[in-house]
Amino acid sequence: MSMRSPYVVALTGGIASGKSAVTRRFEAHGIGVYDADVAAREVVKPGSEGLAEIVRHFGPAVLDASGALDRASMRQRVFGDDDARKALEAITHPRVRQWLRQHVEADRGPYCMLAIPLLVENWDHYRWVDRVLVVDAPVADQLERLMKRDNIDAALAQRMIERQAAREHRLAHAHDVIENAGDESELDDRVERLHRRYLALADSHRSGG
Ligand SMILES: Nc1ncnc2c1ncn2[C@@H]1O[C@H](COP(=O)(O)OP(=O)(O)OP(=O)(O)O)[C@@H](O)[C@H]1O
Repeated sequence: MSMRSPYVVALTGGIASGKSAVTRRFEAHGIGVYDADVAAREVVKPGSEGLAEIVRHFGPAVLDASGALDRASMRQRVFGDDDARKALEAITHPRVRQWLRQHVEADRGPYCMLAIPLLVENWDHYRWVDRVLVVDAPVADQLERLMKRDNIDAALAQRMIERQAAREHRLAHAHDVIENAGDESELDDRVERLHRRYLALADSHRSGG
């Protein structure tokens, strides 16, 4: 019996570009989607080695009454403190990557997908993926969705967008781009086309092509 390495598509996109709207549709096709945001919560959940490490470094003040990580006070603790932020990331990031790896290895689908919002910002760690899919939306659409969804003003939404890699930088990494301008229902066909392409690519990947 030969070992098979799963075919891995990494999905990324700017904030409020519609990543979740897209991954939901791949999941509806039966594809396993593993999300770095979910991983980031899992690796510091109560009882985890990650949380113990955080408490050793930052002290118990970052826990809430139930013993879970208090995200608000953790955010405050690292806000504007680069050393603290780096220390936190040194604890969480490797664990996030390991969590994603484990889920990829356990996946038994024709291919699987990693949803990684900051993929291009952390590209050195993800060069091993087989394919990069970028969800692309015009900045004006991102702004509008972000303001509406998070109930924030244009200036804050603009700053949140600017904190991330530029759209052009992200697109430079893309094998495939899914346009998410206009109506969300248009995504159905676009995802179905990509799904068929990935099934074919995964097939030739398996046969060593
Ligand atoms: N084509 C579209 N037309 C209208 N609204 C959309 C469209 N795509 C997504 N939205 C809406 O915009 C918001 C952001 O979409 P979504 O949550 O999928 O983005 P995301 O990239 O996953 O966001 P984040 O980066 O914050 O995780 C949601 O409220 C969603 O319903």
